[in-house]
Parts: sequence; C-alpha cells; structure tokens
Amino acid sequence: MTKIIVRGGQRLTGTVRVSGAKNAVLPILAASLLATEGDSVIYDVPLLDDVMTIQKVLASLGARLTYHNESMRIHAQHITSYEAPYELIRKMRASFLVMGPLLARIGKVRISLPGGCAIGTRPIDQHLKGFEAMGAEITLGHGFIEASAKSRLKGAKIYLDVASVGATENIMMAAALAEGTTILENAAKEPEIVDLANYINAMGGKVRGAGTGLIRIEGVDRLHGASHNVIPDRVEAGTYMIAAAITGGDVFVEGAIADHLTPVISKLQEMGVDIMESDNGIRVRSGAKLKSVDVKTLPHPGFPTDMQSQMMALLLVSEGTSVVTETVFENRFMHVDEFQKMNAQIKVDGRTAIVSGGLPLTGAKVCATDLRAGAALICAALRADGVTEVSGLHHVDRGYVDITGKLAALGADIWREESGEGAAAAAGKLAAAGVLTMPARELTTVAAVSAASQSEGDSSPYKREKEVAVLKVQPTWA
Ligand SMILES: CC(=O)N[C@H]1[C@@H](OP(=O)(O)OP(=O)(O)OC[C@H]2O[C@@H](n3ccc(=O)[nH]c3=O)[C@H](O)[C@@H]2O)O[C@H](CO)[C@@H](O)[C@@H]1O
Ligand SMILES: C=C(OP(=O)(O)O)C(=O)O
Repeated sequence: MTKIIVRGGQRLTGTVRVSGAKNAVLPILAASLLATEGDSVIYDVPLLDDVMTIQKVLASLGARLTYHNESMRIHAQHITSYEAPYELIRKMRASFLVMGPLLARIGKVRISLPGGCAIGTRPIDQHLKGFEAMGAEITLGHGFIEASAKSRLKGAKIYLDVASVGATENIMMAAALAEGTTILENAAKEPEIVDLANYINAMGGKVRGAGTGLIRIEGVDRLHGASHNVIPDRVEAGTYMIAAAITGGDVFVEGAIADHLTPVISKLQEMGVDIMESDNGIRVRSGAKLKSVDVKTLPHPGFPTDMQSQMMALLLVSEGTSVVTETVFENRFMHVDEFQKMNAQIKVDGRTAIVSGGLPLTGAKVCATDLRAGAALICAALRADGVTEVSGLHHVDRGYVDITGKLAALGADIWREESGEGAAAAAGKLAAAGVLTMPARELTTVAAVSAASQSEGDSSPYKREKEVAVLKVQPTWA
C-alpha cells in the first residue's frame, strides 16, 4: 500500500514554490479543443494525475499533445471522436469540461456522468441547462449523456441557479464559438474562471466580465491556438500556508497571489499568524499560540471549500472552540473521522462542525477520503506527536505536485513509501500514460527521501525494508 509517513514536530522554514493551478489548467486544456488552427502552448502545467487524465481524454478525441518542462503543446485541428471514454471521465470531475468545447466544435458529444472527489452529489443540471439554452438537444440514459446541435450553437441569456464553477466554464467555452452573444448571469467568480477567459481571449475569443457575476461572451467564427501561463495554485499555496502555521514555522510561499487568497489570509491573521505579502509570494510566520476562529465556506470571494479541511487541521491546534460551516458541498466532513483517530475532538451536525481546539494531536494510521482531506491529514501529522501514516494517496496525487518533496525541503520529517508491488504498478501506470512519451520513473530501493528520517538510523521502526521502493519522482515527458 502506498502511504506518506510523517514524524511530527519539525518546524517548517524556507521557501516552497507553488505549481500551476490544477483547477485552472484542466479547463484550459479542455478549451484548447476549440482551436481549429495553430498549436496552443500552455506553461506552468503541473505534473498531476488529473493532468495526465485530461491529456488522455483529449488524445482520445483526436488532439495531439506533448509535455516537456511543465509546458504542454496541444494540436487540436483534427477532432476524430465525439465520445469521451467512460474510464477517464469517471476519474475526475473536470473531464466533463470537454462537453462544451465538443458541442461548439463538432455539434455532438457522448459522455458519461463525471467522477471527482466524493464530497456531495455534484449534479450537472446547470451545465445542461446552459447547453440546451444554446440549442443543444440532450438525452440521458444508462449513466451517459448524449448531446447534439442541428446547427451552430446560438448565444443565449443564461441564469445559473447556483454559481457553479464548472457550469460557468463549460458554458463559456461553448459560447465562445456560438453564433451571437451569450450573457451568463450569476456566473462563478473564481480566479480560475478569469484565467480561462484570458486564454480564450488569447485564442481570438471575446469574453468580457469574467471574475464578476455577469459574463458576456460574443461568439466568434473560429479560434486559434495560443500561448498561456497558468495561474499559481491558490489551494496548494493555502495548504503550505497552513503547514507553515501549524508547525509554528516561517515559510515563504513563492508564487502565491495574495489577491486570490484574501479569505484564507484574513482568517490566518485573525488567528494570530503573521502574513507578509509581496510581489512574488507570501511569507507566513507563526508563533506558539493561535486563536480559534469560525469559518464558513462560500463561493469566491468567500472562504474556499477546497481549504476547509486544511483550515480545520489548524483549528485543532488553536486555543478555544471554532465553528466550521460548509455551505458549498453537502458531504465534505469526511476528514473528521480521520482527525478523530489523531485525538481530535470535533462534533458534526449537518453542515456544521464544532472543533474543540488545543488538545495534543497524536500520530495514527489515517486515510485520505478526498484530495483536500489528504492534504489536511498531512498538515495535522506535521504537528502530531509521533508518527502518522496517510494512505489513500490516489486522491492527493490528483492535486499536489510532489507534496512529500516540497514539505521535506522545508524541514518536515516526511517520506513516501510504495510496497514493491505498488511501486511497480505506479511505474506501469505512468509508462502507460497515453500520448505522452514518458521514460519510466526512476525506481529505487534506497531509503532517501527525508534527510531527517535518514538520520534516525536503523532504530527507526519506519526504516524502509528492502522490498520497499520509493519513487523519486521527476519524470520528463518529452
Ligand atoms: C475541477 C474544479 O475546478 N473543481 C472545483 C470546482 O468544482 P465544480 O465545478 O464541480 O463545483 P461547482 O462550483 O460546480 O459546485 C458548487 C455547488 O454547485 C452545485 N451544482 C453544480 C453544478 C450544477 O450543475 N448543479 C449544481 O447544483 C454543486 O453540487 C455544489 O454544491 O469548484 C468547486 C467549488 O469551488 C471546488 O471545490 C472544486 O475544486
Ligand atoms: C474537489 C476538488 O477537485 P474536483 O472538483 O476535481 O473533485 C478539489 O480540487 O479540491
């Protein structure tokens, strides 16, 4: 079984670089299907499992992609299929974002209902409502959606009942090539929406108002490939800010954009964490005592649901009681059971969790129940007494580039283990990564991820055994 092992108690110091945003790059790669001429080159593409999944989806539709040094080149002139493979779409939510581009480009799509983190029912009614308003006919059956448009999609006035990030993106992409103007009301305002709009505009599109609740998209006849730099990942940045604060550390989160993190910064400041914003990042400095605060998740610019579980980890070590209210997803407290294994005291009542802070956290065997829950457990483990083993890493690998290496570089005593079988399977999975030419990851049986764990010598019960392999991950996709 693959696991991350953390021996808590190290204060984090130094600089950590934020990777490109998962939730920005996925819609941007989907949008590259809109280009009928020229290649797109996307920079700061993070090496994540979700990125590998979307590239396979695009390749299955006829696009050609190559990846090198965090940039992805996409050639989408020839779309050869309108059917997105079930086994890829079920893996992650964002793969559903090829629906809008396919409808706009070729007027037809067959796609299964999407997967993603199991944090609620996650309907797609708002996406479908938007496509129907633009003239698409939609049928649903046996877990699949088929949509077709008899002629070019038509611009429409669309009001979203909920300010859905995915629906805003999907509709924006479809509208970019529609005939006439689309007015999207109650649109989501997340920074990732703005990034997608900037990319579509660089392709020759006409999107105005992204980042506000009213987006106006004037459809154009064709779009071309374009170059684009993906924004830094605000959730990854926020996670390292929490990791710094929970260990009483002093960390510079390089690349973090303070404007994207206002609610997280405000809450940390309320708790007593020192935050210093600069042009190229955010410095986080934290002392021994933190105050409890209440947190309520909301669509942007409110407190992001994707930071709720990491914030809860920090509240566990603050003085007093905090109330955490989750309003975006109805089932996003699954990390609570895992925190309780680490001596946390939390009571959940519906969408509210009452967190009793200040109790010492203790190491335990825990499992990531979703992507951010995994990150939150790692944050808690950094502070806990003793050793914590975090499993369920397939979730974490969807959204964090080398979290073990980045935290180890800040001084955390952390390493990742794969059993011999697991390591071979991981290498096989990577080698089979579709259109990307990828030399197999370097597999090694040496025990050399965490300098601190090495210094423990043979007395460490967590010393790697000889059949255990550690992935020293830095593959080059050529
Ligand atoms: C790949 C990606 O970018 N994922 C992010 C995106 O997910 P995603 O785009 O799936 O999230 P949405 O903004 O669509 O969901 C927000 C709320 O709207 C509801 N809803 C959504 C669509 C719909 O058609 N009908 C409907 O009722 C959902 O059930 C949820 O309660 O935004 C979420 C909210 O910030 C983040 O947690 C995810 O990390
Ligand atoms: C919920 C998330 O991702 P997804 O929407 O892809 O499940 C997330 O990034 O925290």
